[in-house]
Amino acid sequence: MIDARQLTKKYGAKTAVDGLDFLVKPGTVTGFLGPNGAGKSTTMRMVVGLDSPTSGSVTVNGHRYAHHRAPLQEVGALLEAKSIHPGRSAYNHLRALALTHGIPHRRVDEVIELTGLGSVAKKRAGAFSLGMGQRLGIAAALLGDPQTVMLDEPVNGLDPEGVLWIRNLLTSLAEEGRTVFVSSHLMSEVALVADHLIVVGRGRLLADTTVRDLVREAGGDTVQVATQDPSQLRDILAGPGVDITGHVGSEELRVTGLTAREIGLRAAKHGIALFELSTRQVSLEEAFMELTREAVEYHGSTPGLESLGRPA
Ligand SMILES: Nc1ncnc2c1ncn2[C@@H]1O[C@H](COP(=O)(O)OP(=O)(O)OP(=O)(O)O)[C@@H](O)[C@H]1O
Repeated sequence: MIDARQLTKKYGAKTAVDGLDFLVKPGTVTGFLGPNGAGKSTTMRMVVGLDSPTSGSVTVNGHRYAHHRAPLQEVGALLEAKSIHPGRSAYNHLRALALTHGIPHRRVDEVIELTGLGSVAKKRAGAFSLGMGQRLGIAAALLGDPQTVMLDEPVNGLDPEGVLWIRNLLTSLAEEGRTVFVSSHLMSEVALVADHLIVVGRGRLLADTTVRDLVREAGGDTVQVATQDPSQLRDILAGPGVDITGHVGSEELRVTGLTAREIGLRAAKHGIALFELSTRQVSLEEAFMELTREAVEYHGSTPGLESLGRPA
């Protein structure tokens, strides 16, 4: 369990993390999302004591990281900055870590096996590809068999096989009852593994929600329907929680608040012929961009996002 309370970090005049309150619970994967510069890495660094809060606090299983007697056994972290000696082999790197943290030697072989590093474990870490480096970082994070695992942008630069591997690993760690906290700036990636989401922008909490609720709040799925007399169809579909839009002179309507099945059945009951009946699922990436729009530090021009969830 990670518990942040009014967590704040200032670098001079810059407030990187601004009064964050959140709880990361065990047994599930929690995604930590936000655009570049939102404060995700700074928050994670504070969780493992690499940075200290200007005010507020963050604890792991009720204690600050520095107060744990065996921190590596409590929380394992993969952070962006790597501190691996390039001349050292993966095996020796892990062995040294294990030795200095009182972790049994056999655990080194276990994490090498778990992360698929067997064939390269004796090679210099400096010659590792990005993907192998990530695996080594994850092996180090898992070395202490920690109850809490925290990974900062773990899929950055990985090939599809590596991405799939990380997804399966995160899911199985959560299934074992561990607390899994994983950051990303890509909603689509996080939505595949996370049930819970903590979304930040400019250091502030924007949402503490589930993937399902985020979709619902973004307007839910839209059904596109076409018929000869759209105003007649409008009348029979109208009701509380139903939103219908369409252009004058067009046979198409877009409906939220009803499923395609419900629309089809109502139209049939009233003898209305439909030419089209299709569901457009709300894009999580769009929902995320809508949520963080105000918080993005540098805007490019992104036309077409104005109509999210509420098509004209
Ligand atoms: N050591 C530092 N000194 C000054 N400013 C910093 C420092 N570390 C981070 N910042 C600033 O704090 C803000 C948050 O940065 P942080 O790296 O935590 O964001 P992030 O969400 O992890 O972004 P990214 O996805 O780009 O890694 C940024 O504006 C960054 O420039």
